[in-house]
Amino acid sequence: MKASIRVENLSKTFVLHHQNGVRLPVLRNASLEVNSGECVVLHGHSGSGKSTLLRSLYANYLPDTGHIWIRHEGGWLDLACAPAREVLAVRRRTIGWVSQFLRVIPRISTLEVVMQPLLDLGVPREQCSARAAALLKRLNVPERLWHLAPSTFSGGEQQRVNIARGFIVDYPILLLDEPTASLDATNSAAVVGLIDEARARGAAIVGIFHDAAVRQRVADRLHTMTSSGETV
Ligand SMILES: Nc1ncnc2c1ncn2[C@@H]1O[C@H](COP(=O)(O)OP(=O)(O)OP(=O)(O)O)[C@@H](O)[C@H]1O
Repeated sequence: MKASIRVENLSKTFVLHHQNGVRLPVLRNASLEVNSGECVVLHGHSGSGKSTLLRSLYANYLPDTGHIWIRHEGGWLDLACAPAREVLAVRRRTIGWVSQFLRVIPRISTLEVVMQPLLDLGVPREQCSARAAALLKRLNVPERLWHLAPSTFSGGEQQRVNIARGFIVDYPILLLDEPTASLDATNSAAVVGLIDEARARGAAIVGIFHDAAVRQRVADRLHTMTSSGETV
């Protein structure tokens, strides 16, 4: 299998400037390799740095040292030092981020919200719309809601709209931040099905799942993180 992500010796210390400059070393020499077609689940106690590592992989956090090599458009790019325009290109084409939280945009319909990332890649509108509809149906979002803005939806409905949006593009890399948190069994199973399909088409997946059953079900491998900030 081909490597898609290669994290090398990543370190990150948070400095709390408004709290006497307290330093919190969270990642120390973290390394991780993820292949195409593989789902790696970050594992470790609360505060061990799972979210920090995942966010670093999306270039939300800038590491202090180390490299985050990403296979992007046929080459390798180090997200730890990539310029902003490259980070945007990576987010548009290569890495998808799926979390439980929807950043609601007022007055934009659910269908539009879901299809936007695919429209941005230049895919014809009818195709985007059909794919958005199929995903919403699969995630049991009632059809009567599709033309409404999701700002008034329930927490669970917003969560499923966000998951549909995250899966609408066949990204080569997917970062999943608790996508099944607080979903019922049926919808959780629907998300697991989407993860299985993404893996089967060759996506490299890194996720955080607090639900042990879902974790066991989707993980090809657990990546254990220790309190010292190292990964094993
Ligand atoms: N933006 C930030 N500024 C300062 N400290 C932070 C920041 N983000 C995370 N931390 C600290 O880094 C440590 C690791 O947090 P992180 O959220 O990565 O852990 P986690 O393993 O994902 O935890 P959980 O399972 O509880 O979500 C925590 O002690 C947290 O307080």
